Amino acid sequence: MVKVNVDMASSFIRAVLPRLACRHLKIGNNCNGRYLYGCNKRWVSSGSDLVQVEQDDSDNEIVVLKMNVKPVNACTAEFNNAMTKLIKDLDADEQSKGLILTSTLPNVFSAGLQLTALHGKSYDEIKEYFSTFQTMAHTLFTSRLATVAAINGHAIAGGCVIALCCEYRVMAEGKFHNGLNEVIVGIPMPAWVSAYTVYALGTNTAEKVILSGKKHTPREALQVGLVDQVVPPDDLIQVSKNILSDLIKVGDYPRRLSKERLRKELLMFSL
Ligand SMILES: CCCCCCCC/C=C\C/C=C/C(=O)SCCNC(=O)CCNC(=O)[C@H](O)C(C)(C)COP(=O)(O)OP(=O)(O)OC[C@H]1O[C@@H](n2cnc3c(N)ncnc32)[C@H](O)[C@@H]1OP(=O)(O)O
Repeated sequence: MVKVNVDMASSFIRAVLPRLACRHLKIGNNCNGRYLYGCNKRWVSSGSDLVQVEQDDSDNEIVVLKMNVKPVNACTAEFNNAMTKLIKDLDADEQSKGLILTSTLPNVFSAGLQLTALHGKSYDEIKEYFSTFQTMAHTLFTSRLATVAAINGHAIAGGCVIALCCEYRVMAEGKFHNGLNEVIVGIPMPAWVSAYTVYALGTNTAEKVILSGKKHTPREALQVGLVDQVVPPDDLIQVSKNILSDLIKVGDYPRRLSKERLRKELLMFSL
């Protein structure tokens, strides 16, 4: 088990993080919160269009979730909660077998945590906000569905984490970055994010990726294993669908149980 010095973490969240986050973005407290809503699947009732839902096939086996938090898919608490609810609903729907996660925005998959959410907030509010992100990531990581991230733009920090929660990651070619820049922003990497990264990349590469805070081009992301494939932007969704179709061909029960056994150990990590 990883030991965490809770006092140090608390004072970091309380005293340092809000200032670092806002310095990083060069912003004040400009958190503007409301977004539109709407979805087209009967069992989805998150009440939010922060994530758009599309059924991909007549059998309802494949669902495409499109993150839709303008302008950069920063993970607001509302978004995190909507994603958690959607994935849980999909997990409970026996018809659903696979999930493609992408973005409605042309150049951004996700910019990660909503840094503005940290500004001027109390310790308890910030802690609560972090936990909505962690719950969403855990829910995606352990979903019984086959999962593919179709990374159609920048995937930074928490955005990269969301992609790492998926089983397979395809990234579009382009002037985009993909990386875990938490140490640059000033956030000590939480153990659970490190554990997910080690799971996907192996220990040695994960350490280099995390401790450098480097933002990778799609080709570099492929080299270090942050993504499994790089394709022309126009092919991104079709390639993701083909991969997902192959993944869900495997018998549902053995696949689901094996995924659970592989991934559940990592849930012991928190901060
Ligand atoms: C002991 C401590 C324990 C802590 C435990 C924490 C648990 C945390 C778990 C996981 C770690 C995750 C951490 C994070 O995710 S930190 C977030 C880091 N993200 C970034 O550094 C990305 C910053 N953004 C960018 O690099 C770029 O915006 C871009 C490449 C994504 C897109 O570039 P571009 O298209 O040029 O857009 P702009 O830069 O012009 O941005 C538009 C607009 O959006 C605002 N914005 C950008 N990113 C964020 C963000 N992450 N949160 C909130 N707002 C963001 C930007 O400020 C602009 O706003 P405007 O000026 O008002 O238009």
